Amino acid sequence: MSEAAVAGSAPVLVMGAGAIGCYLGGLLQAAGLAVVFVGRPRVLDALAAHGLNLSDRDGGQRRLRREALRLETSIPAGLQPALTLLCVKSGATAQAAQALQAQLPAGSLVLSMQNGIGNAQRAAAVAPDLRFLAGMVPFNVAELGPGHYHRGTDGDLVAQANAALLPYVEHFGRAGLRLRLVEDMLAVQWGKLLLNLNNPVNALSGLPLREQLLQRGYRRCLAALQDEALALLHQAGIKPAQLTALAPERLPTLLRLPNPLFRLLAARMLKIDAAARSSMADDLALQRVTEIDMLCGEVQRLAQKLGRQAPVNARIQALVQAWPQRPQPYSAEELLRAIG
Ligand SMILES: NC(=O)C1=CN([C@@H]2O[C@H](COP(=O)(O)OP(=O)(O)OC[C@H]3O[C@@H](n4cnc5c(N)ncnc54)[C@H](OP(=O)(O)O)[C@@H]3O)[C@@H](O)[C@H]2O)C=CC1
Ligand SMILES: CC(C)(CO)C(=O)C(=O)O
Repeated sequence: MSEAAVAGSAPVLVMGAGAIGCYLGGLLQAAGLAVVFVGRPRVLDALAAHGLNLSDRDGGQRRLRREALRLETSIPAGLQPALTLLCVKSGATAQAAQALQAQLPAGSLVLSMQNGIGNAQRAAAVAPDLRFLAGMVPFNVAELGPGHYHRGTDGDLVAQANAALLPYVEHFGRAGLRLRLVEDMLAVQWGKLLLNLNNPVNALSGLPLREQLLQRGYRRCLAALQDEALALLHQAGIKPAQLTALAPERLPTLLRLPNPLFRLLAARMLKIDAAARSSMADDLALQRVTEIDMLCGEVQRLAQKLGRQAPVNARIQALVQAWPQRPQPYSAEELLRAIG
């Protein structure tokens, strides 16, 4: 299909123009798709002033002029997107889904690109006329400056297998985004959630991701969180998907290794740009509600279902929620002690 033909077809709607929405939407537009960005003035004003500048750790660069961007603070009346990418943080899912339900034609396809297990279902509960599918973004995107979004790690996008998404495998591919469709999306989401258990550790450390992962004390915190979650997943009969070079069950052992060995064996995992921080670190920095309840809270809900508890996840959740009262980074030793 020619770029002109793609651009002339129904647009992709980015619902929640932030780090992920701007990065994915920007690359799709650069590949010839029409894209509408719905977001908040903080981001839209920066895009209107500077255009959209995308970069990645492989040296890729894309620039979209500000005049080429369709920026909206709410969903334009009558819009009929071919695909909507739901890119708000989890706390905003219900409100965003209600807005989509109010504006989009029944049956419209919405792909959640959010972390956590239940966003697509939560959205569907308040927007029953739309078709929600779960997706997963493996890589980090950081806002390096006004209108500048940078991918600082690697990985393939994954989405729930569905015939309606088949044309997008090609569109995303042309945009430089590999999209894999899988049957067992729950396994992928749990596999990602295990990795996202580093989000609170990273946010509370106050350090960039790579620097934090290079400290064994912080890695031991992550290993403890993962051990707890893995034991519960095992009991529940859920096999998390492998999203790194190592099977999920083996990650805690790797994380606990002394620094020199870890550096050697986790070389692939450490391919992280110096500026990359978890999305939860961004939330703490901007004093926003975090997604902690969709990560550690999900582990605790699984424990509850099994008649068990998840005290390590509960403790770190409490620390994140208490951050506004003590907005100071934790050293690795402090954090280890605090989560027990
Ligand atoms: N950043 C990353 O590296 C990664 C993020 N993810 C996941 O992707 C999802 C999005 O994260 P991220 O891009 O970092 O989040 P951001 O906070 O950067 O972007 C979301 C944007 O959507 C805006 N927004 C919220 N509600 C609405 C609404 N109703 N209408 C329009 N705009 C709205 C937010 O504004 P406001 O802040 O004012 O509410 C914010 O600007 C999360 O679930 C995250 O966990 C997954 C992998 C990596
Ligand atoms: C990519 C990763 C795992 C770490 O940046 C993430 O999902 C996040 O920051 O929320």
